[in-house]
Amino acid sequence: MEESDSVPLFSFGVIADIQYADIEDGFNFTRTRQRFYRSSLELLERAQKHWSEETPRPRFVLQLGDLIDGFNRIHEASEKALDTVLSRLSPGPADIPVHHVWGNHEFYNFNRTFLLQSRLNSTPMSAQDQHLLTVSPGSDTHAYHFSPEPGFRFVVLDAYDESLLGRDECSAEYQRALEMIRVHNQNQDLNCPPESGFLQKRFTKFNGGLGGDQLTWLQAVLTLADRQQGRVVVVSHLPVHLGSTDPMCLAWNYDKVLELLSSHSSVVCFLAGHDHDGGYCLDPETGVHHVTLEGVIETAPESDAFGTVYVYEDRMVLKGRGRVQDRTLMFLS
Ligand SMILES: Nc1ncnc2c1ncn2[C@@H]1O[C@H](COP(=O)(O)OP(=O)(O)O)[C@@H](O)[C@H]1O
Repeated sequence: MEESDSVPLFSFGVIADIQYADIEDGFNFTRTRQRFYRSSLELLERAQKHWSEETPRPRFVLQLGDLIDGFNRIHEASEKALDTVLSRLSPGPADIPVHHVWGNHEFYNFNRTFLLQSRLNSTPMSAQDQHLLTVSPGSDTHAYHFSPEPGFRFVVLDAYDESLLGRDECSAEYQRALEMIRVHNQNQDLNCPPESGFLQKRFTKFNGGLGGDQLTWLQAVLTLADRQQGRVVVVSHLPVHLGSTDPMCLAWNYDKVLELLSSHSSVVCFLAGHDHDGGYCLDPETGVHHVTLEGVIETAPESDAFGTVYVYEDRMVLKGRGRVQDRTLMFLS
């Protein structure tokens, strides 16, 4: 426990963009940041050790996406790398439960069918929380909600629901996503952002958005939480507020998501990964804290990149390690 004046209701761990691969260190696309593919595993081990030794232990960990790097696919090492990372993140049945968010690197390694059947599908199976649990029965969207404590709800979003990634090229979903990206990006290589327009940069193949069904479902979940006067933390691989990220990392339909969040008083925080530099802003209009967590993959081996969030009646306190900054996130309503 980090605060001497009061006891938190509960706590949870946060970590983003581990992107493990058993390969030599490299760089990001623009060669401005080093990527530490092997030692990301050691950083994860240190995070896990820290959480497992905390008293009381965090109730759960939010893994904010990109657990293993796309390079594993080229080396035909995707499943091995996934096993390696999961063995460090959840070594045994008595471990802290992990909620997995799906990022672009999940789709470089696996398709949706595989992911849904894998340990990266963290949709709760318990009888509790069944109402509106997922977008629709049989949906392949990895979005759900859970309540770790009365009055608090976490909503895990699937930011690649509408994307070129993870969808079969023949599918209607793929064609719809292609039409959408083509309006804004005429480059032959769709990973290359469009040159015109600051905000247009988000229309790349490595991003995506929330489909109509997921938005309708999110609206219903948040309406219920408003009625129950609960507090909601929304979790996604892609950030949705320009104040918390480079525009190149925003979700395609970030504006629709923000508009939806702004009409629900229950939302207190939006947690994301993807932008490895991290970021933070308090939306002045809604009082929602937007936190983008610094990525493990671009963190030097001697440093760290994870945190524990302590939740109180009136605030959440992020205690960051290494590159992750400490933040007090007051609930403004
Ligand atoms: N500016 C760019 N132009 C062309 N391709 C890019 C650009 N930025 C990234 N990519 C490609 O997009 C894919 C995802 O980029 P990557 O940096 O690995 O994503 P992340 O930031 O999620 O780790 C990679 O194949 C990368 O080479």
